[in-house]
Amino acid sequence: MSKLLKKPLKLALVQLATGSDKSANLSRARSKVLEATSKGANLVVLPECFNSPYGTKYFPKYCETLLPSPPTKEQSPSYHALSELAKEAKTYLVGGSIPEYWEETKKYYNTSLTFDPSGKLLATHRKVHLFDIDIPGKITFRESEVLSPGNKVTIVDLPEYGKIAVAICYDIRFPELAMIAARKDAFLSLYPGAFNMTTGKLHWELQARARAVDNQVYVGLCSPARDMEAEYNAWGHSMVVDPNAEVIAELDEKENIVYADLTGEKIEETRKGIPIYTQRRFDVYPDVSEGKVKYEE
Ligand SMILES: NC(=O)CC(=O)C(=O)O
Repeated sequence: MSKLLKKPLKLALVQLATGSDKSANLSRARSKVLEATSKGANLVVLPECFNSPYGTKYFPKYCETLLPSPPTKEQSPSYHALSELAKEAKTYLVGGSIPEYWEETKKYYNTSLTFDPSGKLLATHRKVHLFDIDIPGKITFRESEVLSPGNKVTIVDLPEYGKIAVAICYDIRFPELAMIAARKDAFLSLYPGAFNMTTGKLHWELQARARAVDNQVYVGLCSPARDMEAEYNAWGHSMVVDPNAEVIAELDEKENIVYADLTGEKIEETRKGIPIYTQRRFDVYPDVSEGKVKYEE
């Protein structure tokens, strides 16, 4: 039995077509998650901002209150929809992300909630690295105009399987998060994310494969479906990459679900063949997962 992934796991990434109607987004997410579990998925992932359009002006309009936890149904219909869905579908569910407002600090966050098959909240990840970019003539985006960043690495223990890391979209560009999680024995790094028509083509697959090859772990990227009528055009191409950095499952830009069977043996085999895990030179450079890392399991 593999130490990292105790038994095979079927991962499903739901590339959801999202729109401006929150309750329609929630009910579409429900039917897609139930479809995924009817095909045997044990862990289902939704995209970044799955309950709202993606854009800074939408955060205040669509935000929900998550703290103190658990929120009431009025404070967070999405929290309750996800919790009930995880229980109904009997699955681990990474609820993409939703816009969050925290009354105490008067701040907005881009926040991901992970539930277990009994509907219990396992983890909350607030996007740590805000998407602030400016590529002249292509795309300018400043999440920091509205959002505040989270401040921790999120590692979630799925007791029958092992540990996974959850981060959001732009977080993937900072290899430290995935590296820290892998050193803490995560077998999979998951990123609900919405790259766009400029950066998607350039870096979506590259980032996924890079995080996988650096750490010899599985990586999953879950995008919304592309909507050319929306202000922000998501790249799509939700994908699963294996520990050897091969893309083992990928969608195009349309709404669909992509599945992959993950095994501990694949991780062991990859690490045996190219044993960077035992060849690291912490005498030359420090282990980034030690010291003052803020992480939560
Ligand atoms: N939307 C994001 O957070 C990130 C993105 O599109 C990119 O890194 O490119």
